[in-house]
Amino acid sequence: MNNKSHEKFSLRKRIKSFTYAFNGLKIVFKEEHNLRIHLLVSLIVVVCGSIFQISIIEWILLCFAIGFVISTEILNSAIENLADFVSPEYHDLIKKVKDISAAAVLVSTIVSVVIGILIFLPKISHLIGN
Ligand SMILES: Nc1ncnc2c1ncn2[C@@H]1O[C@H](COP(=O)(O)OP(=O)(O)OP(=O)(O)O)[C@@H](O)[C@H]1O
Repeated sequence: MNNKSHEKFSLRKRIKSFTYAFNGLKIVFKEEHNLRIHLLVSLIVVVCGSIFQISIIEWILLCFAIGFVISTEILNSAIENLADFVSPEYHDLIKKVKDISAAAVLVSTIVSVVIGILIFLPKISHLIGN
């Protein structure tokens, strides 16, 4: 059993964990094309936020929305990789796992789109004079 409660705190180990996490980020950026789309959309949203001079609360909501989508996409990739390792051949249960994992990305994306609409729609309609 891996009992970590008696392990001594080590700054070196903590820093190493960060490098592993950054390595994971590098991998998903290289391999997951959906993530690139999320990052491009995030960049567009940030540019729009600057143009419309949104409030601090709106920036906080946008940051959460962006982080939410990217995090679920990263976790989805991890689950897909694990599923492919466990069962490279077709399996009904793997289909279920992958579809459920993809559903998390879908939910986070829908929530983020709603946040984006709530923030930008009033500003856009104000701009075009409605
Ligand atoms: N081994 C498998 N067994 C059963 N169904 C699978 C299997 N691999 C993929 N699928 C089905 O195909 C869908 C797409 O799987 P895939 O791993 O290609 O993900 P993806 O969303 O296309 O990811 P990416 O866009 O990152 O390639 C899954 O949601 C699942 O329904």
